[in-house]
Amino acid sequence: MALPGFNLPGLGIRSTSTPQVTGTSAPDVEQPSRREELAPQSEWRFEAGFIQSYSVRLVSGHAELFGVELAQNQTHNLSGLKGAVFTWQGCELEVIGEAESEYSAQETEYATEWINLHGMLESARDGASEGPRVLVVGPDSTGKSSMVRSLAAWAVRQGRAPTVVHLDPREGLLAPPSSLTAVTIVSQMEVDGWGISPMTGPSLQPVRSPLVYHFPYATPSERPNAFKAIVTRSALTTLNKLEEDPLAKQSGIIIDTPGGLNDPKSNYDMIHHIISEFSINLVVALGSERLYNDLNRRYTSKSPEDAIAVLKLAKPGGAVERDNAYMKQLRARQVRQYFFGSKESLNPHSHSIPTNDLTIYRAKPASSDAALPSFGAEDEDDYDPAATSTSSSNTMYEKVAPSLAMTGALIAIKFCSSNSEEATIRDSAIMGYLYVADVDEARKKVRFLAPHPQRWGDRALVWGTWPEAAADLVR
Ligand SMILES: Nc1ncnc2c1ncn2[C@@H]1O[C@H](COP(=O)(O)OP(=O)(O)OP(=O)(O)O)[C@@H](O)[C@H]1O
Repeated sequence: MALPGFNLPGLGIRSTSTPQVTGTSAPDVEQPSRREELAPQSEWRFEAGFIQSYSVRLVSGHAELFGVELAQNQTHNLSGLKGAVFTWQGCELEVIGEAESEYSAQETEYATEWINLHGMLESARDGASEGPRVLVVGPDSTGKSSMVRSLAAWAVRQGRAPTVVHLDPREGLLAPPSSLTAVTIVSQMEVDGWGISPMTGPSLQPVRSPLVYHFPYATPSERPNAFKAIVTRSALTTLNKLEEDPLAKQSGIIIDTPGGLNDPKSNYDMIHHIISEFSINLVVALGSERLYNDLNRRYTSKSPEDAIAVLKLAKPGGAVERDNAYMKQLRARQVRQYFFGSKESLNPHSHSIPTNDLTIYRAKPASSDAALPSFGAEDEDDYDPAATSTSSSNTMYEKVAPSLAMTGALIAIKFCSSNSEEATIRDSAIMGYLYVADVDEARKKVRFLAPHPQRWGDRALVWGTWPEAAADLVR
């Protein structure tokens, strides 16, 4: 059966494998530039703002940004990014523009740990029909996403096709925030992102069609059971998909998680759920001794055939916190790039639709039913992914008439019909997103921006509480 794909016109993903020019650009205006010599196994750490132009060019030697190699003499725009250009053998960089912070660092033991882990995963892949299934957990800002990206990039460089599962709704992967994405990476990624983070130009086709689910809340703890149900569905579909693709199956899965799952009070309920649904066989705990010890105790005490390896790795010295203001800008940029592409190269299509022709479900804020035995707040024992609660008042969605309050919101188009049951709507993958450009209450019309000219037919539309409205997408 063909699996649903996701429309990503703004994200540098194309339906053909025609190679494009790599994601590079020259800085717009004359910027101060300087040369930096990096010693072997050191890195250039930077925190670049969204407004100022900031880019690097590899002049000589070899360097990579979280596993993705920099090509020599190409300028990579890094504005709005925080990260590190790392070199194993030493290199010379040209740095152009101003960053909020930048320095070269020698304390990079984390890179050796990560490459050793990569070597371990490669050994597990060699000759196996089914590759390793790795879950990366840890508190916020401990380098989880950077490590997942590095492991995936190194695997691709060795001809593998790893599947990355991204379970953090705060930040999109190949999709706007509120997306939970599973994607098999088949060719090298952008130096400066997966395809949605700040990119500076057209790109090689980096991935196959991602499978995207919609979790319109900032953290899984707002709707734990909905999150678990979506994880269950995503795991089923992802694992089925791997059965059709021997290379992807052999390459294995790497799962990135939000820091909020590191929650001893819940007895790590959601981590256990992911481990069980994806049949994880290696857990990497980053930056938390306690988490490592708790998981290690639980999983290594099992019988040898059921044992799950748990590894502890330190937080990289360069990993930094990203404050609310930064994350808000990042989300706005991800939403904008979905519709307009990097460098504003796309024109979204406008659809003006009578309100009577629309069926829109509002994903209710979790706080709105806090006093009730909520859809997302039961004990683990009560958890039933097939459960639906349309008959009670504590539903996750409610049908709403379009109103001015929707202006600027993202609307997910689900792969299910508009009159589906709540659990079906919740668990359906999504075709893509619409942006509410304008609601004309007097003329009873809503104007949407969509990446495609085609209408979406009779699909359930979901207006989430997350991310926040992007007010300035159209003027
Ligand atoms: N070695 C490094 N040098 C400089 N910056 C780094 C380094 N490692 C990670 N970072 C940056 O630190 C920030 C936090 O890292 P990352 O996103 O990988 O952590 P995380 O654990 O996934 O965080 P969260 O759980 O909040 O999503 C990111 O902006 C990342 O690019």
